[in-house]
Amino acid sequence: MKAMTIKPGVSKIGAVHWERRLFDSLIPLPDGTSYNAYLVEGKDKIALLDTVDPMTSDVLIEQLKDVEKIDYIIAHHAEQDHSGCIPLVLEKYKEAKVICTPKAKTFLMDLLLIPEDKFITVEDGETLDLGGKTLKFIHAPWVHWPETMFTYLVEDKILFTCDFLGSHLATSELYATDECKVYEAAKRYYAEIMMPFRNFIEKDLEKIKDLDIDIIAPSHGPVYNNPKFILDAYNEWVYAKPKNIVVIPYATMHGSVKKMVEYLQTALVAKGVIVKPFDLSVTDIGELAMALVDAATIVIGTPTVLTGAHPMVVYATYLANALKPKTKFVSIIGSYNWGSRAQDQLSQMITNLKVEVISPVFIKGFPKEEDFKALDKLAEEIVKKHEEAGIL
Ligand SMILES: Cc1cc2nc3c(=O)[nH]c(=O)nc-3n(C[C@H](O)[C@H](O)[C@H](O)COP(=O)(O)O)c2cc1C
Repeated sequence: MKAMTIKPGVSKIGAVHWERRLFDSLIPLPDGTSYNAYLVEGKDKIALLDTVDPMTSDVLIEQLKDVEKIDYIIAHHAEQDHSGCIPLVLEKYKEAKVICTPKAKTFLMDLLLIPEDKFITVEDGETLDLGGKTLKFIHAPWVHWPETMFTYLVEDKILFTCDFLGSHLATSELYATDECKVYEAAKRYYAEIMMPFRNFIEKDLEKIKDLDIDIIAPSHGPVYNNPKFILDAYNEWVYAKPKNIVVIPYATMHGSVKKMVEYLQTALVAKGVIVKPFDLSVTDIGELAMALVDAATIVIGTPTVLTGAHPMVVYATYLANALKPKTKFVSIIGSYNWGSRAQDQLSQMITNLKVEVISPVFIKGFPKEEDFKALDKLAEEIVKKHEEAGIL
């Protein structure tokens, strides 16, 4: 990828990783991703903002071929998809210094073995003049590690946010022109990476609220020349109350739990509730995470396997608990034949969620008449809760 000019003296470089399909050995990437680095050239000094994942280091090195000097490498975040090529850049530009928060310095020393004398740490609000280009550093811890910061380029009104407000989306376009596509990718990114840190995000949104921003330049996905688009989206995901949606992650081996899920779904839909079932054996876990951003209720469905919940359900429940969505109500439905502790096991796994638990429905084998009645009762209870919450 060639450098793309955002404003005179400000360009986007970095790599588009079209074919990458898994991140952190965990997160599906249906649309690939990008690692955005930025060059800011003042009259006196040149700064490189972040680097790229070492898997794409050759792209960055090629882009820097004609850049004679770099004075500063701004490291917004110590995770290797942005910081991993700092050692390479330092090797090429012997005089360069790494600018980061005090915490990021310790992280980068531990993760990348960068010597201490290469760092300049900056406090919240500190500025650095490159010669007509003033970088203002804004500490923004916990998006999504404790050491993160943003940089505001004062003269050009560009906010560099690193992972915050980003999206895993490979594109050859500089700007987020296809807003439907970008909305989806950014929501997925928010759900998987940012949602657990909602409280911190509230503080960050507050902190940047009064900045005069023309452009938001994240480190994954396209740049926003309409900052309102992504800020409105984050405000919705973070602040809006959960919606009239029931998400049902479930597993089934021989169809009993599937029948329960289908019955419950039909009963809820008939009463005006939106239902999103996820058969975990075929689910892209990012789709589930996205659905959790808005759902008022989660119903977990599991067969009993070796006395406990199905391992895929354990995984999804662990994930839902770790992602800390705004969900208000949880219930569990399941099936067993001779004995089960699945219900207790799953109940103990959702301690992060500030939810009211609606009585679970656990049945023997395939659902029968009385089991369908129990599911009708569960549907009625969910509807009542949604009505009381003012979302139905
Ligand atoms: C590998 C395996 C292990 C199972 N372990 C238990 C168990 O420990 N306790 C139990 O009551 N039922 C156990 N069952 C029975 C299932 O939980 C039961 O048949 C249930 O109805 C299956 O739901 P499904 O049809 O949705 O897969 C097991 C079934 C399988 C296939």
